[in-house]
Amino acid sequence: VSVPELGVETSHTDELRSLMSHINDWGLDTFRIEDLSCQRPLTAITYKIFQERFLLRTYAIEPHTLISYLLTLEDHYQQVPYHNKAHGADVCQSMHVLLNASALDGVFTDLEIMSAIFASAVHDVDHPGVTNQFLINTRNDLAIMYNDESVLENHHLAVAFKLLQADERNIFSNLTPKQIKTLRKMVIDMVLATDMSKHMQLLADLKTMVESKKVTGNNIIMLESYDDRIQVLQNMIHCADLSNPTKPLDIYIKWTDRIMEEFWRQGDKERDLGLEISPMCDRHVASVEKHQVGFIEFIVHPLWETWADLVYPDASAILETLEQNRDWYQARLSSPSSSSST
Ligand SMILES: COc1ccc(/C=N/OCC(=O)N2C[C@@H](C)O[C@@H](C)C2)cc1OC1CCCC1
Ligand SMILES: [Zn+2]
Repeated sequence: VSVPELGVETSHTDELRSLMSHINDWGLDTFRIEDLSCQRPLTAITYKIFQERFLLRTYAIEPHTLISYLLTLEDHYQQVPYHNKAHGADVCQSMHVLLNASALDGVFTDLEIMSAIFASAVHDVDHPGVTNQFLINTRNDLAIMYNDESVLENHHLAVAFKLLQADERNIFSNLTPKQIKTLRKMVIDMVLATDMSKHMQLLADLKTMVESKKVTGNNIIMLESYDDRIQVLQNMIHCADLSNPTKPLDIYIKWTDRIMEEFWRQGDKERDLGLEISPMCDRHVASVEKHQVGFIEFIVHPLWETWADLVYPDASAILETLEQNRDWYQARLSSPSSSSST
C-alpha cells in the first residue's frame, strides 16, 4: 500500500514540502499548513514528526497504518473555532520543538518521545468547544460519564485509544506489552495534565524542581524517577497547550480571534439557556486585550518563566517574544481600543 510523500493528498506538494522543512522551528505557521495540506494539518505535521524522529522504523510502524490512524483522529476533531484539528497540530509541533531543548538532550527515551508526540496530537480530540464547567452545569452526558472530574480530558483520551482498536489503525501493534503499558500510562498522565484546573499544582511542582535542579557536566537535566520524568513531560505539554502568546504576533492574534469566538459561542448558549454567562464569554461585553494581558500576567508568563529557568537558556527567545506580545496588547489597552482582530 503506497502513501503520498507528505502523508496527505495535495496539489501544493512543493510549497507544503518547503514549509515542512521548518518542522523544528518555533512559530511554524500552522494556518498555512492547514491550507496547503487541504485541511489536513494534524496528519501532515504528525506524520512529518514521526518521520523526522525515525519512529516508524524504531517501532516498526507501517506508513499506511500511521496515516490511517492520523486521518481518522483528525476527522474526530470537531469543527469548533479554536479546539479543532489546527490546535491539535499546533500543540503537537510545539511539543516536538520543546523536546529538542539542548538541556534535555538524550534525557528522554524514544518511547517517552513517541508518547509525548502522540499525547499532543490526540490531546483535544472530539472537543465540543465548551469548558468542563459548562458540561457540568448543563449535566452533559460527558459530565455524568466522568463524574465532573477532568471531563473533557478523560473523553479525549478515551476517543484516542478507542480509535487504536481497529487493526488497520493500530500504530502500536509491534510494541511489546510492557511498552504499550508504559506508553498508555504516560499518554494518560500527559493529557490529564492539560486540564487547566491542574495548572497551579503543576506550576508549583515545576518551581520546586527548578529550585532543586540537578544537571550533568554539560548542563543537561538529570531526571531519576518516573515522577520527575512525567512531571517534566506534563509541564511540557501544558506549555505547548498555552503557547499561543509566545508565537509571532500575527499568528498569536489569529489564535486569540478563534478562542474568543469559541468562548462567545459558549456565552450565547448560556444566555439562551438562562444560565449565568461565564467570564470572558459575553460577546456584548468584550475586552479582548484586557483578558489577554491578564491571561499572560497570571497564567502564561509565570509558567513560561519557570520553564525557561528549567531549560535555561533554550527558551529565552520564546520568553522574549511572550513579553513583547504582552506589551503590544498592553499598549492597545491604554490607547482607544480598536478590535484586536481584522
Ligand atoms: C490566545 O488566548 C487563549 C489561548 C488558549 C486558551 C486556552 N484555554 O484553556 C482552555 C480553556 O478553555 N480554559 C478554561 C477557561 C475557563 O479559562 C481559561 C484560562 C482556560 C485561552 C486563551 O485566552 C483565554 C484566556 C483569556 C482570554 C481568553
Ligand atoms: Zn489544547
